[in-house]
Amino acid sequence: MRDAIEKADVLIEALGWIRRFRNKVTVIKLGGSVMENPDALRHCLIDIVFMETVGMRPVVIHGGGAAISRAMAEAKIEPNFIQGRRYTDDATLKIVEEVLAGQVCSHITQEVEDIGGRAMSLNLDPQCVLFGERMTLPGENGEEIDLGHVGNVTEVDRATIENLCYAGQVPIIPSMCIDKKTGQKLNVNADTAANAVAEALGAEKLVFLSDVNGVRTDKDDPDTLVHSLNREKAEAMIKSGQIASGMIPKVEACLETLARGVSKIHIIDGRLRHSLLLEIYTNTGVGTEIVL
Ligand SMILES: Nc1ncnc2c1ncn2[C@@H]1O[C@H](COP(=O)(O)OP(=O)(O)O)[C@@H](O)[C@H]1O
Ligand SMILES: CC(=O)N[C@@H](CCC(=O)OP(=O)(O)O)C(=O)O
Repeated sequence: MRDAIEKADVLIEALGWIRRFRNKVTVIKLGGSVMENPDALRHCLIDIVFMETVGMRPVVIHGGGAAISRAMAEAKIEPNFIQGRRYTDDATLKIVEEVLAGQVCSHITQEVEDIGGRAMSLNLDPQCVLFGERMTLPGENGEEIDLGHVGNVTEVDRATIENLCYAGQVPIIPSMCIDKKTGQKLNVNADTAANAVAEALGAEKLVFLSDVNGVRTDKDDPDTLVHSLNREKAEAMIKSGQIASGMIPKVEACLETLARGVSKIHIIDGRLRHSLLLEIYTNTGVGTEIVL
């Protein structure tokens, strides 16, 4: 009896948070790294189904970088990353589409359904909600670095995503877009895609589920977690090399999105059980909060 009363107490404690986030959109980016761990992925999806059930509106954007690299190795193609982005030629794009819009998107959608939620995959065919254009990166001497079929999201089909949320479905979006002018499919860094969607939807929160507990001053030491990261500190850490690889586009995109109105952005460890619920339904929060 005592146990049951304690459980009811916990539910009541969450009531204030549930009310606060009711009907508010939270964009959740599922990183390829956390998806490498099936148990962690399942628990993240259970939390997402919980959120939807209590009236929040979760929208999922996923990557799958590790799975793409594995498929490339099988095809004997060497991955080439430039400033955290994958150089994408024709053969690589074919693999990216098969893995992201095909396997990963279907897998997540099916898992949500298996857990008892309702999900809709918004992969490129037949339903695409992300549109964009080819991008380049600035080189050290001001020259443009070509990335092949890599794009930036410039337009989001907000109505389709919101209609699904209102209908109680969780939209599952892979990090690819279509160039409306040319019809060309483009590979998009999943962190920048998540930021574009959060901004377009005016999301209350954007949460990155990764395989690290947040941004660290020593990337290999979890005890060096930075709880709150502002622009000045982030830029210094990128320059010094403390923030490296996939963390560079993640942090850069977060800073841009904050400047455009999404109020809360967090990078948390998707392998920590219920990290998503802890982030949303407790005062203390977990991981790194990015602030301006
Ligand atoms: N300063 C840092 N703090 C934490 N992780 C870092 C840092 N710099 C680089 N990383 C790397 O960034 C990775 C997370 O980014 P990424 O590979 O894009 O993962 P995800 O698939 O979750 O988006 C970590 O696994 C870590 O190796
Ligand atoms: C252009 C670019 O780099 N695209 C990424 C898309 C997937 C991704 O970002 O996945 P994670 O979130 O797991 O890193 C890639 O090809 O790996």
